Amino acid sequence: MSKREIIQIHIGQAGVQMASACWELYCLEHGIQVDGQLYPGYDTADHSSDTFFSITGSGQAVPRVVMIDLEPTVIDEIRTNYYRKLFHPSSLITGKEDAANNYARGRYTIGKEMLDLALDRVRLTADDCHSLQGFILFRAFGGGTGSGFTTSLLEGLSADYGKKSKLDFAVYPAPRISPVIVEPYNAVLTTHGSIEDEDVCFVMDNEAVYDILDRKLDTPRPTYTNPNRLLAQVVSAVTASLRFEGATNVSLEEFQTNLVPYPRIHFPLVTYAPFISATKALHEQLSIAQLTNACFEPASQMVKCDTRKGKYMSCCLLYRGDVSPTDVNNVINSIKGKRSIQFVDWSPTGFKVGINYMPPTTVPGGDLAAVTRAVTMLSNTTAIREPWERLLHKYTMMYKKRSFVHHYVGEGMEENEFQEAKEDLGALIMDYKEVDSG
Ligand SMILES: Nc1nc2c(ncn2[C@@H]2O[C@H](COP(=O)(O)OP(=O)(O)OP(=O)(O)O)[C@@H](O)[C@H]2O)c(=O)[nH]1
Repeated sequence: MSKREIIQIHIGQAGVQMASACWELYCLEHGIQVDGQLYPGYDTADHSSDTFFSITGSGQAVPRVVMIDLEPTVIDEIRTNYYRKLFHPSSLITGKEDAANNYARGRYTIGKEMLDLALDRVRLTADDCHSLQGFILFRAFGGGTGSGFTTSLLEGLSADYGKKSKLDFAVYPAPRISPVIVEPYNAVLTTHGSIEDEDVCFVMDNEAVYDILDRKLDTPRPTYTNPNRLLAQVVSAVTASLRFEGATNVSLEEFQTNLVPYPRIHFPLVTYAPFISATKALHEQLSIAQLTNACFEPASQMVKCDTRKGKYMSCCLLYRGDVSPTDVNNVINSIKGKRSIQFVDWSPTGFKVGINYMPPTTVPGGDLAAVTRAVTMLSNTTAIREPWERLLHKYTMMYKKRSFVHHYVGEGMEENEFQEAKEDLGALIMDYKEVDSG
């Protein structure tokens, strides 16, 4: 049976660089070579690749993807690198000038000129699908393109595709290391502008991921390729059930239903296990209990926050590989007894489990060792309030002094959007507080 399709949209430098990591992995998972041809011996009869690729009459696999950047250099690399034959040239859209780290430029001026082109390309890609399930977007909150252009694009997708799912994988401003001074502005403005238009937003802060790379994966000096490859494993896990067979394969909609109790509370914390390097893999045992317990440790989180200070509303555990449902049930029962893991009163047993037989695929030269099983946990916890508070604090400090505001107003943004965004984020934090105390 053919699978329901997903279109991936990569926006701005971070979004496009994440594309390289994601499509490298999907190609390996589906037996597709760098030029889009199938490896000898692979066939498409199981339709597992249909979700992400369309297969042409001549057997060429073409990613269902649109990449957009307001300036050309990052996408030019894709046009000339190893994977240059894989992507449909028209799916790679570039402008001439970047958004200069400015949300307003990505949304109202430079970005606006490219919006129709991007939506037209998405339409063409969607027309090639039998039963489009939805969209996955990749971007950084801190960039002008990632914040501003994505906000407009999400609005356009809602207008054109109504209720089709829109999932967002976003690089979140890291607490200490930030290459963009106005990141808090861009992040808060885009959150305000897109909160109604996206269904789930998975945030990842580079600092948390760099710590994982340093402490667990023996990679103290990473480039962006390293965090991007880890993120690709998470995206692969989230979408594995749409592509491969499993014991309790759970659809994307089902996960969304279980993860998001209120529409605005849609920022799950992502944890993954095992983060294990090839040199250590031989010496460690990876029982289901160890893997699952690791998901509740701060060192496995992709955003820095203290989950012991919050309450869980739901936990989706997505296992891959050699995993028995009985073992999973046993470990969940033991977790429910732990006092350090608190659930809200109205969702005392909020675990949703998916098991997919396909083990994770290892990328040659990547940081993660080959393993027979792994788990990704998506948890909706009120502890995520902490990074929002941190961000809003920085935003408020800058906005009090009206620093940098003229750059935004100069690109056609009304100044009251700053105030509205601040209030909206304050309301989101209050929503989490209410869940916590309720
Ligand atoms: N994980 C990860 N983060 C990245 C990558 N590239 C940039 N970032 C982060 O993204 C934020 C900046 O956003 P960019 O994607 O570079 O900017 P943009 O969306 O292209 O916007 P403009 O440059 O303003 O047009 C910073 O927090 C960077 O640390 C990447 O490849 N991977």
